[in-house]
Amino acid sequence: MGSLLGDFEEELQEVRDTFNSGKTREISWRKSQLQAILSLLKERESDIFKALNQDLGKHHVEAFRDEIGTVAKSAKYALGNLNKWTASKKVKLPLAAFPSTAKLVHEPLGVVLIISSWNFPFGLSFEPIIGAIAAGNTIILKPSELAPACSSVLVKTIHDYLDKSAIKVVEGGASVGEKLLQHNFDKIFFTGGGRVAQIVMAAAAKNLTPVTLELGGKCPAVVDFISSTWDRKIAMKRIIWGKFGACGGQACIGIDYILTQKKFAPTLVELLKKYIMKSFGDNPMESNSIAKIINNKHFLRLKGLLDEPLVKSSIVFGGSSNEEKLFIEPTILLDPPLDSAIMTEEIFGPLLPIITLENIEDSVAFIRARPKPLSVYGFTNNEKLQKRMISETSSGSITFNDAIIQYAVDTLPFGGVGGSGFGRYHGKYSFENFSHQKGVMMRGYLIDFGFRYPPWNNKKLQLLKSGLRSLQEALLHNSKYAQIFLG
Ligand SMILES: NC(=O)C1=CN([C@@H]2O[C@H](COP(=O)(O)OP(=O)(O)OC[C@H]3O[C@@H](n4cnc5c(N)ncnc54)[C@H](O)[C@@H]3O)[C@@H](O)[C@H]2O)C=CC1
Ligand SMILES: CCCCCC(=O)O
Repeated sequence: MGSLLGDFEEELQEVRDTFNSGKTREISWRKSQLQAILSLLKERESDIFKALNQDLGKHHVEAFRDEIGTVAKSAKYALGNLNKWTASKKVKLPLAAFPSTAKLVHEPLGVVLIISSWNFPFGLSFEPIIGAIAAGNTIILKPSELAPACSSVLVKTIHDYLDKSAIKVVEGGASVGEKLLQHNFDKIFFTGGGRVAQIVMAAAAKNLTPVTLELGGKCPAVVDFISSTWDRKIAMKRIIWGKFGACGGQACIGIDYILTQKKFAPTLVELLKKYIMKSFGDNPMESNSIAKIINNKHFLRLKGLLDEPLVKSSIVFGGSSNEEKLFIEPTILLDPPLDSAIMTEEIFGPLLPIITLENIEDSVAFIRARPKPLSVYGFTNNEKLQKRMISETSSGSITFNDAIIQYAVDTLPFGGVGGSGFGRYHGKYSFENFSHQKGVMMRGYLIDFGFRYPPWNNKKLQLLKSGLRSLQEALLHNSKYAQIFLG
């Protein structure tokens, strides 16, 4: 069997050489690349719109909202904060280190592999690229083969606008991904599903390569009608957006299912129907406002979820589909069996199960009993319930009275926990994700403590025990030194 290492050897060597040249450590280089991303997004907007429509049927307004606009926001945020992020930071020191100074510096990790997904092909490629560039790394990007038009535009535009000696795009699917994983990277940033994440981690283990896994899961939305001091109209629009509005429900932080009080379920169904019709009209397939299913395999997978007998009978709205157009209309289900695939597997499509509970507080136990989701949502103003959801459930993030919007907040970390992944990015978290935080300590020779060295005796033990205390007293009487240690 031929060596896999022959594949991409040249590309890897070039980006490794570029990193070793030190060019990407220059702040001016990093800023130039972030500016280039902004130019790319602006000047190739129509190409991006066309590719997202071709692969996913995304309307260009949705494409701008979720991908171009969001990425531009992130690139501008990184540009605006890069000097602050990269500046070294003095740190306070314990008495035992007297006299010293110390600081924290961020250094780039080196050559980074980014493997991204198909549902937000530009957003999920450029968000980590922005972090990797901001931190001074060189990059190999492998976008998903399931969005081929987007993958092609990524190759062309990144090689046209960014420094090709430092950032390269390699197209392909599993076989290309596995060949890339044979190489030694300084960081692997993976967005995708758990099965492939295990392959990535196994490959990374061979070189002890640090990995970030951005995975998925079943994100619940607790809809509490009892405390309905919230605006029902706004809440319904946000729930519908959270389920159907981002890539047609094919979003890792999209609402997967709803938990609500049993007695309010009929009200909730009617409200959801009303606002689905307001959002997508009488014939959503013709609305040009909801993305199509990515391919026939996922279309049949979603149809399979609906075709389970007791699931089919739980459909209370929607359920129709068009295989030729890869379209499934927004569908609501009421209490499908909890052991059915639609309630045990990540749906990743426009199907919305509503699970009813006698008491909304039971939603906490329901969520806790399942794998940790990427996001939890709570449409409630019941503070006690909010506190319990925050403290008694675990998820990548938790958002009250909205959905998905947390993705656009640069000051909050984005990432999973448990089965939904580990590592976090966005904003400064992206910079830190692709940096090594190095401690730098400068010692002096003014004072040395003999009791730190052998030969050992009990006197040294006493000094170790009391010496630092007496030093502290001495220092506290001398404000110049105390200032160093006590800040
Ligand atoms: N946390 C997040 O930000 C996101 C998570 N996801 C999750 O990703 C999943 C769906 O995305 P998919 O792209 O279908 O996932 P996937 O895991 O099938 O593919 C992800 C990437 O891995 C590559 N790949 C596939 N097999 C590989 C192998 N053997 N070796 C190396 N690379 C390989 C693919 O080409 C693609 O680029 C869902 O579970 C979803 O929740 C999707 C988008 C965002
Ligand atoms: C617009 C938000 C996209 C987040 C990535 C995802 O949910 O797959």
